[in-house]
Amino acid sequence: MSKIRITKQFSFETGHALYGYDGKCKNVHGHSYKLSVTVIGTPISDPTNVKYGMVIDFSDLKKIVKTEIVDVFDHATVFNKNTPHVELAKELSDRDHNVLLVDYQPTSEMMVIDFAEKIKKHLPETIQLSALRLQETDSSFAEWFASDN
Ligand SMILES: Nc1nc2c(c(=O)[nH]1)N=C([C@H](O)[C@H](O)COP(=O)(O)OP(=O)(O)OP(=O)(O)O)CN2
Repeated sequence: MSKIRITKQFSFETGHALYGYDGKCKNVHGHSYKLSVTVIGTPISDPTNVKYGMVIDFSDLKKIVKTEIVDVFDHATVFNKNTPHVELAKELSDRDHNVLLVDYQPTSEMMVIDFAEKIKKHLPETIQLSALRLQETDSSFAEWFASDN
């Protein structure tokens, strides 16, 4: 049976700031992120299986990505916890804002690496993460490919 890639797309609204960056993105700002998740596997060939013909049920893939990424990042503001932004993060958290501290600079590149690790941990053994595309603006995106890593 052929190997097939399937993709599901997600969107979420997230704030961030790039501490130490030499441009306008050092300021706290937000993006309507778009995330495409591509997995690869063999469609189930057993006609008695309720998932017959599927690599993975799109809704099962959705549950993983929603739990691990969308529900965590949506309407949160992400700061690098290794920078003085940690003080701003504490102030906002104390005022009941949804703040997410990560141990990396929250660029598209670093977020997509983080997302790849999070998704890989939750996929069934028969399915592999093939690619991720994280779109930050209409003209800017970062991609992760299994074949590169
Ligand atoms: N390699 C990266 N460069 C930049 C990132 C990033 O994650 N990786 N992020 C930013 C900012 O977050 C910025 O909001 C997005 O940058 P940019 O595409 O330059 O946004 P603009 O809307 O200004 O771009 P247009 O060309 O006007 O569409 C900066 N760099």
